Amino acid sequence: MRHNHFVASRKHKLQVHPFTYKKPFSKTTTPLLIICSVFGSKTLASFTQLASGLEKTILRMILESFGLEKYMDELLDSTNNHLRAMKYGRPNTSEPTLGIPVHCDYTTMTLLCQLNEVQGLEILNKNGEWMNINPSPNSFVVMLGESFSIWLNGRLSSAYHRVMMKGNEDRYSIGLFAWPRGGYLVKVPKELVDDKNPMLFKPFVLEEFLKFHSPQIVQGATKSSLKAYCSV
Ligand SMILES: O=C(O)CCC(=O)C(=O)O
Ligand SMILES: [Fe+2]
Repeated sequence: MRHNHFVASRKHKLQVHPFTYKKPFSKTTTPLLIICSVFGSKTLASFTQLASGLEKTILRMILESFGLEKYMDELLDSTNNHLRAMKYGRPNTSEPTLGIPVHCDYTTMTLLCQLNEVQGLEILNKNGEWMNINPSPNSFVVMLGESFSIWLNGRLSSAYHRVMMKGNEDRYSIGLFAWPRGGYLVKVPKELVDDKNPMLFKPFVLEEFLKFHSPQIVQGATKSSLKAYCSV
């Protein structure tokens, strides 16, 4: 499946990058123009602004809950936001069909918004059951990414998720993916390490890891390769 990829700079200027997952998960491709003409580039720009504001608020809340607010500026400065609009082609069958295979995002944080009311996002809960996520219109699904989970020394986890499609309607979603900036060393802060909480992960540069791993999707993966890569 080909996804069109809008990259939003911190000043919310939109550039467009084609983005192709390695395996063809769906027969259809997404003409970027469909998404632009349905939602409008102004809408995308204001979406980015809103979503990155929300991302900051959530980041601050998480840092405050661990007494780590002094790291807020460093984390913001070391983050790049990518906006990506996605179309999942209708499978035209009532059999659940894979839209995106199970994975965790390697991001710091991901904000997802389903653009039409076609459901499909599923999250694996702690009991190993898949839960349908049916967000109400105009709401975001917020997912902690692996990079942040590692930075937090595993205090919070990132969720495995996938997209399953059925029926005869296409699904559109849009995501704001906050990535550690190229070259930034993701390092567990000293405040999260003590006798009871040993350091679980070595510092890592995501860019280095991504030279050898697919940027996002690992089909069938249920073990994080990023965590394995940097675990102590
Ligand atoms: O489209 C969605 O709801 C999920 C997309 C997703 O998980 C991803 O692109 O990493
Ligand atoms: Fe994802």
